[in-house]
Amino acid sequence: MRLPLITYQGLGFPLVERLLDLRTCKIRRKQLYSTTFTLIRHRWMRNIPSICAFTSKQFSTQSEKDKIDMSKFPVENIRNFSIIAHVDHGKSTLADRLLELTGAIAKTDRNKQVLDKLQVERERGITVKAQTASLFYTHQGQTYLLNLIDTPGHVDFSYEVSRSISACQGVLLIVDANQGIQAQTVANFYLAFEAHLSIIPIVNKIDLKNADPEGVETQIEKVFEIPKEDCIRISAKLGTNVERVLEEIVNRIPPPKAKTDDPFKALVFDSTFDHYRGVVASIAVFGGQVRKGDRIMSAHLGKVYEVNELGILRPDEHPTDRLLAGQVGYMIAGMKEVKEAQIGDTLFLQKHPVEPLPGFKPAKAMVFAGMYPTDQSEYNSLRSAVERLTLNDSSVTVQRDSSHALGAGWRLGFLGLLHMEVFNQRLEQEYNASVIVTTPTVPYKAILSSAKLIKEYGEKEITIINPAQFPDRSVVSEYLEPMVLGTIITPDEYIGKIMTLCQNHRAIQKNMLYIDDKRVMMKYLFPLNEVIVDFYDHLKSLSSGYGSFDYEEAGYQPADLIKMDILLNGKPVEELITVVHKDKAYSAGKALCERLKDCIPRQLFEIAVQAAIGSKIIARETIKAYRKNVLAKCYGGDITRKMKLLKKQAEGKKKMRMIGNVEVPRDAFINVLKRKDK
Ligand SMILES: Nc1nc2c(ncn2[C@@H]2O[C@H](COP(=O)(O)OP(=O)(O)OP(=O)(O)O)[C@@H](O)[C@H]2O)c(=O)[nH]1
Repeated sequence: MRLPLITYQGLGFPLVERLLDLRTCKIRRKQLYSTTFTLIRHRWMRNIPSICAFTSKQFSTQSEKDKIDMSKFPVENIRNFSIIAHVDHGKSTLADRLLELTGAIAKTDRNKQVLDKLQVERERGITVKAQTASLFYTHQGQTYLLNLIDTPGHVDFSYEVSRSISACQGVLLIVDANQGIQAQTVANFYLAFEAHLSIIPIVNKIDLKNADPEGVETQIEKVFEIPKEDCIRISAKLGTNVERVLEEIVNRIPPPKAKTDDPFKALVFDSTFDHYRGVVASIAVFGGQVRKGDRIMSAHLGKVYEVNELGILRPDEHPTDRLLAGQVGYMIAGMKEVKEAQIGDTLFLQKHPVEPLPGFKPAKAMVFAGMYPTDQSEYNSLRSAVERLTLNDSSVTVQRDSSHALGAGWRLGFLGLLHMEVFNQRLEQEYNASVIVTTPTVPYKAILSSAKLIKEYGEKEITIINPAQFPDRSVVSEYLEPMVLGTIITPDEYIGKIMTLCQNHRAIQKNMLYIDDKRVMMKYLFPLNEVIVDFYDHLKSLSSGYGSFDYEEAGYQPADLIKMDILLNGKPVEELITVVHKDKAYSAGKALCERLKDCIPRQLFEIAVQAAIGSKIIARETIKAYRKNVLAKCYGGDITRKMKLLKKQAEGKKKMRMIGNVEVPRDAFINVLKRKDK
């Protein structure tokens, strides 16, 4: 208790009194600490009045918490909806306005994308995690409970959208009045449409000078067959017409079909790991009710837990005594292990078993990469960080892996490159982990022709997620590569350039449709490998930023693939093996050799960096010989100083990885693998 007491000093009497109040309220120590840290942060900003406002809000919320009676909200007065749209069309901004209008947060200029809570979301300005908030809205004398889920817009996080949709009966489909329908608008529309949800089209950003709400409504009618009159024009930024959105949510979205008389049944649609409280599960109650103290069971593991805490998010956690049919909230039930809280699991009362809900279709990883701790002694801590983060992001697949150069690690599967980058950034920021990520690859398939290998694998068709295990042509009758159906939406003046770009990426055109008099939607079949790295960047720059792109899985097709080795003075480097299409082998080999040349320091002898296909060398770079004389700056003959420098040099060598007789600094080696640059 020492730390909070020290921080009381200088904060003024009213605050001390409040903190003491807080203690008599039997608030948990952890909350007291976190409150105090927040106070310190506020004090840092030298804003004492705001501290008092903050604390009074905290404590009034505390007393208010016990007041919410969830039974006040019968199923007919509940609306569960998601906000979906293309990237940057204003989902999080509209969520802010809805939170303000319903009093969940105060109206201030500082409320910007409050549901984007993660550091990575704030830094990148994008939503990567769906977030829930419960709003109370009074309409024609009735109080409604509106459960809002703000979702990400980027294609790599579409799994979050599809999961959120499972807890909803309706969606707000937002379209930017300036940009019109974009590729992810189409993809997200179909997710909601196929789930038979009520769709409320919203034309946002009508305050912009170039806004064309009329034109955008025509597009909505043409592409989605939704009558123009159903669209609501708003400016989420200025709050124009947002009140009407609330009314239409109540009028157009049906209440959930759940019944309070049924036995309790809830779907776990998201989970996070809290260091102090264990697993915090987001649940949608599909029937019955659950109270604090109830003994519940998980359908997945069959384990029994006691419910310690229940509540709703407003958007911060707000404990309640129970959750009833149709409601969405969080639950803490003493689950300490990450594997205990499977997303898609069904929870029910121990005494009243029920038929489990269908759960979720597992996400299909599109991109795989090896991940290793920078220092092997951190393996265990990294393992627990990866486990906890994958609990919160169930679309990541994990398999153990090991490599000569990088030690023990994992092979992780992601939905795309941005997803992979965000996952790494979250590992670093939220778990303080330092990792090495290897060259990403897509999952190839091979049809084996060798009876011996078929016996070994137990099947004829195998999937390869590690290029080092790519089987040789001599034992394979056919290689297959994953394909995707890409949707491109662009102003028609860029069609020619985009067609050439697609051809260069081995794409085949499937169809083309004008969505209004100047914008066109094109569908192309692409090899996945051709779109994951830099296709979108090229498309953006060719179309002056106006083109948008989205893709969905489209099975596998035969392809002429080959394994490319990288050699250092004739010795192969296992971690740099890549699988490439035969037509692209030369350019890929050349690029990799050039990058490696820049990453390896010159040594006492010449080093040949080569790309090889089988025994054939297809590209080569040479690193010239050089000797770093560490004693060069050491004038005079002080032997102890010389010894010190030589010792330091020897220590530096420990950080080297020997490939044949070539020393490759671990960092340099990693930099090549990271493939950050093109
Ligand atoms: N002028 C104007 N700008 C808006 C409006 N609504 C949102 N914006 C701006 O558009 C940008 C993107 O808004 P967000 O709310 O983050 O968009 P989003 O759809 O949540 O973005 P992602 O989560 O990354 O997909 C921000 O700079 C907002 O300030 C609006 O009505 N008018």
